[in-house]
Amino acid sequence: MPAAPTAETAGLAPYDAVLLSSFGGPNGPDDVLPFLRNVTAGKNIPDDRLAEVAEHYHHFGGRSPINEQNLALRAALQDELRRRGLDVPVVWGNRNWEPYTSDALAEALSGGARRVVALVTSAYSSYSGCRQYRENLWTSLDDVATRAGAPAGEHPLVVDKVRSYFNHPGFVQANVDAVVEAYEGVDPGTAWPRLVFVTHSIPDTMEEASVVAGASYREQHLDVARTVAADASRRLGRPVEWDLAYCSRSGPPSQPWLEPDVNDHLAALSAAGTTSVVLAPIGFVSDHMEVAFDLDTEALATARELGMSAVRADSVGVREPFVRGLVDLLLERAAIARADDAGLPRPEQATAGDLPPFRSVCAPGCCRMRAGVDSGRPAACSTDPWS
Ligand SMILES: CC1=C(CCC(=O)O)c2cc3nc(cc4[nH]c(cc5[nH]c(cc1n2)c(C)c5CCC(=O)O)c(CCC(=O)O)c4C)C(CCC(=O)O)=C3C
Ligand SMILES: [Fe+2]
Repeated sequence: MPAAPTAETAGLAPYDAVLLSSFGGPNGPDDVLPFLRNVTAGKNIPDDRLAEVAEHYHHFGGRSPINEQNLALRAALQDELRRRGLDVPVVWGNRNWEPYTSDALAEALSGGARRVVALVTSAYSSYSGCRQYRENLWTSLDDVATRAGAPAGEHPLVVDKVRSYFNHPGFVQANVDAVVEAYEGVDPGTAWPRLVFVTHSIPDTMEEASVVAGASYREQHLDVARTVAADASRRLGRPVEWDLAYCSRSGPPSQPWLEPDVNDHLAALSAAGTTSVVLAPIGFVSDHMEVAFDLDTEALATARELGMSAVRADSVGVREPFVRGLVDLLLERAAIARADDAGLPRPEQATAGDLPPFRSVCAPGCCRMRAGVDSGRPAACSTDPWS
């Protein structure tokens, strides 16, 4: 009898392609409005907020850095896979702009793939970071079926997704490295900085619906923040005091979103005597527009007006521990798929912090936009009845 495949010999089987699944962003001024319409379709975003966000993009020539960053991440993933002898294609597709998810899946299909493992460029679990991507995967699979001349529901590919990886050691390690480097880059003579972690705000209703494994979107961030601050303090040999703040709120003013806003928080810290901060964007995996505008343009200007010293830590980008961690997660997902297919126990899953590993196959109703309200939109990568 041949020996059962081990994690090393089985590689990424049963997967024959990797999908890097991201948000998307405009490549030039003409893309800005149609991109924003895609993002906000069916959402309650006021026109003046949209005009303001369009200005953020035009301030950078109508081009978001996110697409180049995803191309760099795809290349880094492909290199790390090859380095480990894993010869599978990595295709890249977005929810809101070209190349779309359906283009990437069609590319994988025409390359011979039948079972794809998806990696989402969002580390945390919430409607925005999980289910909305899975809904997009479902409609993209419908689209690929239709293009192949089949009924929409007859998907020619199966897509599985890597778990939310905010508490994977690779993501956490890359954030610790970035924070330590930021502290080391602070001008000598400046007061010891307070560490302000920053993430994307979401509506309170989305936060309430985001609870997975006992932890909401906010609590997932607090878990990462605690671990990163503790490890960074150890490396720096000096305690670091920290907070969690939010950026990029939209929606009507009457709708509550997670607070404090990073600008308000800097003002409150300044009033309480803080003169120096490091801003660590743990909510984002690359320095895309939310970082380039909301932090580097707006929050750093706020700090200047307050007379505070402020340094921004890098997001994880293509840092080595992060990329290595993503490939570990792909291998983990493949080992889970093999165990599930064979009816065998699943392998151990590495974590950092106090929370358990999040689910590799989402439970019905997880990460809705609002608790108890079913959108009626099917989502891939779950045990929901349609999949
Ligand atoms: C949690 C979260 C992440 C992190 C997880 C992840 O990375 O997915 C994220 C990422 C991003 N958000 C981005 C851009 C935008 N987000 C918007 C609107 C919204 N974001 C929300 C949440 C999040 N967003 C929410 C609840 C809304 C309200 C409308 C809705 O419920 O969807 C709008 C509309 C205008 C506005 O109101 O700001 C834009 C233009 C870009 C691209 C940046 C670039 O181009 O470089 C990226 C990576
Ligand atoms: Fe957003």
